[in-house]
Amino acid sequence: MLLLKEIITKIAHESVHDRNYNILTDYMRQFVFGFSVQFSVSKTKEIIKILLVIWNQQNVARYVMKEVNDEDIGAAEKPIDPDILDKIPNDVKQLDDKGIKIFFKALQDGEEEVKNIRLMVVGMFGVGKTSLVNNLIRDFRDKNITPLNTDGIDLHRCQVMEDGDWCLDKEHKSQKYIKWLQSAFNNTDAETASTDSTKRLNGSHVEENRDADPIKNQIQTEPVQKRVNVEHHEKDDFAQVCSPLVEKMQNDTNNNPSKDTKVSLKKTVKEIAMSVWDFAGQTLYYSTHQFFLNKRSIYLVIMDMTKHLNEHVKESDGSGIWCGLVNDCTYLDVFKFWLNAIHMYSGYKTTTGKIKPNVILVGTRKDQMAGNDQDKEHTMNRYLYKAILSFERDSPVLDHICGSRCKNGYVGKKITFSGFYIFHFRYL
Ligand SMILES: Nc1nc2c(ncn2[C@@H]2O[C@H](COP(=O)(O)OP(=O)(O)OP(=O)(O)O)[C@@H](O)[C@H]2O)c(=O)[nH]1
Repeated sequence: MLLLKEIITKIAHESVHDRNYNILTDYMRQFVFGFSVQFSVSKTKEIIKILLVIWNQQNVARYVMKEVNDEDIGAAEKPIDPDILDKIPNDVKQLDDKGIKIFFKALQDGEEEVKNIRLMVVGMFGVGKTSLVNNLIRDFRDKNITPLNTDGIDLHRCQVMEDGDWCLDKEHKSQKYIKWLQSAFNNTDAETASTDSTKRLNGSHVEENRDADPIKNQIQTEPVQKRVNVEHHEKDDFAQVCSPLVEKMQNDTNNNPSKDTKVSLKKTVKEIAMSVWDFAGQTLYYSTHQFFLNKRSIYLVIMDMTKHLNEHVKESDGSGIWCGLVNDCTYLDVFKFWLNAIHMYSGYKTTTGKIKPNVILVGTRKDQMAGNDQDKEHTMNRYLYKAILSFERDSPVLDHICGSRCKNGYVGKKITFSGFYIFHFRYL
């Protein structure tokens, strides 16, 4: 009986905290296997079915904790309508009930489709991550930038243009916020205020003033609220345009506090934003990088094709401290470290469906390899197959790797630098 109590306690805690009532399936299986010698298969199935039905009721976990364990694990207030829970994203389900209600209330004010693709570029130091990023983004390409060692993470927010190319998103971001504010005020003054600035933000002027230095061009995402509170600042286009609008909003609110200031967010069909995250390769950073990994991202795992998989990474190469990695590790270890980290932090435990392939393998320094193009391709395929096959054949980690299921040439098309090779995994 003690075993049963322990199991129930565990299920109740985890299902309440994770809002993942499917977690129960695993524990129930363990529980039933423990007793299955005494039940027939059909009886076992019946028990599982009954338990699943019971446990899918959200408040059962709380109730059981109270009744069986005399432990209050949260107010059993009015449960959230299951229809609401169905409509909200899994990430939001992880919030507490109050958070979910706030999210749902915010939804009544309007919604906008998330068209933001997060591209995480990871791999050992010096493999060519920054060089690849500089070739993916139009503003940096053909500028002959000598990449510096990345410290921490470089973040570039880009817009996917109609021709499929990526360019920095500074001006698009401002325009989007301006549109939101205009729509909120529904005010012709606002239009006038923004016209000049929109001109300034568009076209050649911006092009000329863009700084070729990727470090200076880093765009940090900031909450709108923070930006609109900024005092008038001469050099900041966004602040110049928005300050009058914000002042007006403050006046309106003061004079007419009950005024409905709902913002109508119209869907923007074409705007696809791409956040490119260039991670530092030094192992010193590895223990913090993992906090930025999530299941919504696409990962480029970069490998230097001139380094043998079993070659030891030398500390003298600039690896820093071996955080998160064993001393004496090989390039294969680093590859496996990243794939395992992506797998662990991609929320594979909370997803009910199949793992979506979100990893694209990229080999660099093709230009430094021996042989003609055909030889190189052959060597590179063998190299990456060997790396992949170092995992068990049925390992779920392999499900993350984009293969024939990914759109062909999705990223490859945009790469003009001859040193890169995008691997399409046809084995799956
Ligand atoms: N020949 C050749 N050189 C490359 C290639 N990719 C990168 N390099 C060079 O390798 C050096 C390191 O490249 P980076 O792009 O800074 O490497 P990284 O992975 O961003 O390095 P960290 O920021 O330290 O993690 C630079 O001098 C690049 O010019 C390639 O495909 N071929």
